[in-house]
Amino acid sequence: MHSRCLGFQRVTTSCCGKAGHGTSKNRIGNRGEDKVLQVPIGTVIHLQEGEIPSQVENESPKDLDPWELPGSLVEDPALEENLGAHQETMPESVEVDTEEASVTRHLGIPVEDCFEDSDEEIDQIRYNVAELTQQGQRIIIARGGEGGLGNVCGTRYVRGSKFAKSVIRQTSLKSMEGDAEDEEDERSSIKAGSLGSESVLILELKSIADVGLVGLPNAGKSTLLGALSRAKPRVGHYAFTTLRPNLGNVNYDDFSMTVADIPGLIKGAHQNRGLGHNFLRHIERTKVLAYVVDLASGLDGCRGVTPWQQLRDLVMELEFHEEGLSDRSSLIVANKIDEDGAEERLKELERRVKGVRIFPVCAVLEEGVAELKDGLKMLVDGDGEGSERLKLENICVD
Ligand SMILES: Nc1nc2c(ncn2[C@@H]2O[C@H](COP(=O)(O)OP(=O)(O)OP(=O)(O)O)[C@@H](O)[C@H]2O)c(=O)[nH]1
Repeated sequence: MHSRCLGFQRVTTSCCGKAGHGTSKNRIGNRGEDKVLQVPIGTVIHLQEGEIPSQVENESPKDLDPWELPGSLVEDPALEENLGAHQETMPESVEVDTEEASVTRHLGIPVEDCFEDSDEEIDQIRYNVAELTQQGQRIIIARGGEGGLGNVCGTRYVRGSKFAKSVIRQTSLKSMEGDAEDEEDERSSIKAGSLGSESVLILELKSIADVGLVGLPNAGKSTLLGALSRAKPRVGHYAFTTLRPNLGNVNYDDFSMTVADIPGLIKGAHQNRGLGHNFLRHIERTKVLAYVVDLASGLDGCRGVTPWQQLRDLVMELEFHEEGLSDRSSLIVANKIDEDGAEERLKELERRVKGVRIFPVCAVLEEGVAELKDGLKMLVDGDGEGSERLKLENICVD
């Protein structure tokens, strides 16, 4: 398996071990042993080479953290390099990617380094051939080799089952009905097991959560997730404490929802700055957005971005990544209301931003969290029609 980066992995797999050879006394060789690759929920499969995957029965779910890729996952070192680049300014014009461009861009940072293959091979990728959206869901991505046929009584198998027929067709026995007694012929009629098929896949991890907490680094998203749910994400006073999304369950008497704390967003994320695409793609599948802003940012003469500018940057990044990404039910969490000067900031935020509800919160002290939970429930439970969206034209930054 080749690991490229969190979110996208290119996988070459021959799904099963080689099948066993047929043996004397009419024994069919064993099927090759299954090779099982576990992936997190939300994995989308793009096919570069091989058969279209086929669905099989669901298995009983295993306790897998949906965010963890089992096995060794090598994070892309290019990401770490990018972490320092978050002060960059936005370009004046941005091209909207096609899906193909998006996937190859995700895969290659730059494309040539990640994909040693030619453009022609990239052209052959079939996108979104399968999706794993449920616990225990299984699909076959490559077929195992068929066991070799034993000698003597090939004909009995032909009469017996479909399986035997297909095996016989594939192995093209030359003299199935011939001299069963002839020992030499018996030996020559023993067939080798065949190799399993091979597929080259690109696995893309997209998350599925009811609510995505989006905000600049240090806005307090992880702290808020801990206050909303029993999740215990890492909290730090430095940016990018959260390197991959944390997920929490928010429970009500008659209802529950999943909330994802999505790693800190920065200007230029759509160009893969900071954690870039690695979190933007998680937002694609969240139903509701909760924009978390730091009310205290830039107060007391410290460097920082005003809450209204934070919101503008966030919406722009989402839209640059994918047009319409911000067009979903939203609310604003005005965090750190406990800080000096934050109340005045809140009033100004309410003057400058229209169209969505604003919930003042102190995540560390869990103040305002109950009201926020009610607000989130209304959006998640509703059908989304007519609910509030944060639009650029409704944010006044001047
Ligand atoms: N005063 C105050 N500080 C807070 C509040 N919420 C969070 N913080 C602090 O803000 C800092 C950042 O909090 P995090 O929860 O790690 O922020 P984050 O948005 O998850 O940060 P990233 O992981 O960089 O995305 C920590 O030092 C928190 O203790 C709050 O309501 N009031």
